[in-house]
Amino acid sequence: MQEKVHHLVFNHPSFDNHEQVVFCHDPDTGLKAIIGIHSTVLGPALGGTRMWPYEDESIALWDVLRLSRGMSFKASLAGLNLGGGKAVIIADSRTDKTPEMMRAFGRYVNSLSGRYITAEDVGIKEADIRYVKEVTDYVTGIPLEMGGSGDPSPVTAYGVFVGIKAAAKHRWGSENLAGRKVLVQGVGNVGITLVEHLTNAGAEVWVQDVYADRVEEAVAKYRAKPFNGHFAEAEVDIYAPCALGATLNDETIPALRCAIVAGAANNQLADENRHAKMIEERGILYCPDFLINAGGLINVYSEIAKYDRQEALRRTENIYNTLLEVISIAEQQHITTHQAAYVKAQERIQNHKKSLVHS
Ligand SMILES: NC(=O)c1ccc[n+]([C@@H]2O[C@H](COP(=O)([O-])OP(=O)(O)OC[C@H]3O[C@@H](n4cnc5c(N)ncnc54)[C@H](O)[C@@H]3O)[C@@H](O)[C@H]2O)c1
Repeated sequence: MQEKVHHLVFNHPSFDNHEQVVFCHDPDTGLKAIIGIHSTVLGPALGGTRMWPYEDESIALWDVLRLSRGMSFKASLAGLNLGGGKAVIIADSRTDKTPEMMRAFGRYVNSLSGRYITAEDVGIKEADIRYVKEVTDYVTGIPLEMGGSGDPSPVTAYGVFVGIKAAAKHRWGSENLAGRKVLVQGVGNVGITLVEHLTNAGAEVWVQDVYADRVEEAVAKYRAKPFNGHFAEAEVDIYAPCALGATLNDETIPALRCAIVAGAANNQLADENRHAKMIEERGILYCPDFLINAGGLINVYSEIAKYDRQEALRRTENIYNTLLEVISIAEQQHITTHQAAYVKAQERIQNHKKSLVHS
């Protein structure tokens, strides 16, 4: 008899009522991808595609389910008429990626007829999105010269920066970051622009990345300092996770020496409720990732909603007020900032669902 396998898809701990999960395979190009559509209640499920050499496909599935669910809450909190979705491609972006693979992926996106709309994420750049655009219109973050809004990561970085200022205002009574010590973990598309904003604001910035060339660029361009120790032990005011998720976990939280965690990475909390509580108990202010990293989504949404860059930046600046509101709800209701953001996001989705039923 076949051994019973747990946690396939429907009973996966991160499944959380996903509407659709699509496994894509194209042997000719080596494409292996998973598209997660968590919710289309507020609109089409929009979320970027991540390319990463996952050790095995169960980790890729875990990642895509958590990411697409997070997109539902991100869109809802940002007030966008979008659902939540995300895709992962199991491959190494530095060695495996080809135009043919990106086109094959685009054909899968196209087959979903607009239920899922893709964009950039880790390992996927604007140049790759061009190939996807050749075969489907269900793609955003397309280059400016092709009529799109371009790479969303500078706007994501701006939103995180605005969020950091709001967190500083709450924590220290002033949003002035001059002299504040910040560790930016991951100096990729988002991280490098965040370093620029922080440096311009007078912060002392440390950087860390698995690729030496990324660190060298941050040092050369912005006089950032390389940080070589374990990130959790960095004696900084602010830890800004801008690499991959789950860096806040049982091992790292007790070691943290910062006062604020605020970064772009999705799913920073390995176990969202338990670890949000652990951080709060340590007296550290956690800025919910899906709230402060919404700038990129707001920017790519401009391609659908037809607003301009200035409007995207204005909407992104609203992250400041939303974060302060969420912190205030958390304090009043004695819940974590993560829970407060989650409840606020769910409220809008549930209200919209009810209005659909009654209309
Ligand atoms: N690009 C966007 O607009 C956007 C929007 C919202 C959220 N995010 C999230 O922000 C994060 C960064 O996105 P990006 O577009 O800058 O990706 P990226 O691939 O350009 O950069 C990620 C960087 O992190 C580095 N990295 C990976 N593991 C690391 C580790 N253990 N320690 C240190 N560095 C490590 C990588 O080498 C890379 O340089 C991701 O979690 C992404 O999901 C991005």
